[in-house]
Amino acid sequence: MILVAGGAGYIGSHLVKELVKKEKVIVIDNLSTGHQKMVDENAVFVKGDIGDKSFLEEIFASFPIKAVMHFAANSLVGESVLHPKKYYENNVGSTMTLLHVMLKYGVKHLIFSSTAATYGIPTAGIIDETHPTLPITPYGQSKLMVEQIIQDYAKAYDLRFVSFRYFNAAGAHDSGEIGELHSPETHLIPIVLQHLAGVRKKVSIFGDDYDTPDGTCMRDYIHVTDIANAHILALESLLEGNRATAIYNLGNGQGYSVKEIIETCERLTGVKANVDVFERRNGDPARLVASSKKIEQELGWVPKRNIEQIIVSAWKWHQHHKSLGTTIL
Ligand SMILES: NC(=O)c1ccc[n+]([C@@H]2O[C@H](COP(=O)([O-])OP(=O)(O)OC[C@H]3O[C@@H](n4cnc5c(N)ncnc54)[C@H](O)[C@@H]3O)[C@@H](O)[C@H]2O)c1
Ligand SMILES: O=c1ccn([C@@H]2O[C@H](COP(=O)(O)OP(=O)(O)O[C@H]3O[C@H](CO)[C@H](O)[C@H](O)[C@H]3O)[C@@H](O)[C@H]2O)c(=O)[nH]1
Repeated sequence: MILVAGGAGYIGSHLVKELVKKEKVIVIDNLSTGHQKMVDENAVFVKGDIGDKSFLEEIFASFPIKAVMHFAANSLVGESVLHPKKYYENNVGSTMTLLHVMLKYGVKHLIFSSTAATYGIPTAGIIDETHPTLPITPYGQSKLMVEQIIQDYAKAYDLRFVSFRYFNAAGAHDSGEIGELHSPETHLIPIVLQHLAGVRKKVSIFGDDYDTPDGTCMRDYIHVTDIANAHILALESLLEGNRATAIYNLGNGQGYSVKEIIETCERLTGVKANVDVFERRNGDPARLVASSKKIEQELGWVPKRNIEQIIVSAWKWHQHHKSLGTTIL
């Protein structure tokens, strides 16, 4: 059985929808930002917090867990600058408890959700895993600290892990049944689509004076199902005892500016956006674009969906969700 911590969240719920086709799955989630209705009905769901040692011990004693996928965290870059305590306590402190219980119960396989925010301000146009890690926010720092803890545990306690540095997760499941649902929503693509769907008055661009071709920040958007598939490949590799420990970027290798994203959303939906320019947001590097060559070479992962497919899938989810009404989840 695979334990998915944070499996009721955006990325975790998409992973679970794919993973249940291959493995028995138990999801634990405190529902602080996730939604139980996003969890596939073929997975076991238990509400609880990964910082709660006795809760975890009960779970590990009751289920035959052979690997952990760890998505549970707070992940808003701007919020982490204002409330670092929340980020270090949950992202680092609670992860320590999860690792403690994993080791106690002899569970030696871990897949961890890290982030491009570990790189800080990039010194290269395309970032590979050898790029220096100098995070500029408590969020990025908290994820880097966990990466380092995991690497030390791997050396000392034979923990086998993959840490994935996701770039910007986006899009929704092909079924249209689940998608991104954060409250408040802070991510660019869902904000633009909510506006175009008529549930938000306008879109604000956070700064148009960056050192990029059109002055707005560039990001590498990667479809959430492509991320899910990378997890499944990594899990298979870990369970087969192949590559024991690794850090991999997950991105498409192409950067899109905030303005380009807004224009692409307008083109694909046929709706014109009402846009204004606001001040820069705390902790935003100008450009974050991945090289994912390492995982391509080592595990054969290549992303299958481009920016248009990402936006179309997210739009389908927004239409579906709107038709269900906002109180359904
Ligand atoms: N969304 C992105 O673009 C992105 C990019 C890079 C990295 N990440 C990382 O990927 C992971 C998932 O991100 P997401 O966008 O799905 O976020 P999310 O907020 O939708 O999901 C996180 C889930 O973890 C749960 N959770 C949080 N703290 C918990 C705790 N102490 N105990 C139990 N459950 C807890 C939440 O309720 C939620 O369901 C996070 O670790 C995030 O840092 C996300
Ligand atoms: O209303 C908005 C929302 C966002 N943006 C801009 O759009 C870009 C993308 O912002 P998102 O909030 O969608 O994503 P982030 O790049 O801030 O962060 C995401 O990717 C990071 C890694 O790249 C982290 O891992 C983080 O967890 C994850 O949320 C940024 O330049 C942001 O300033 C706007 O201009 N207006």
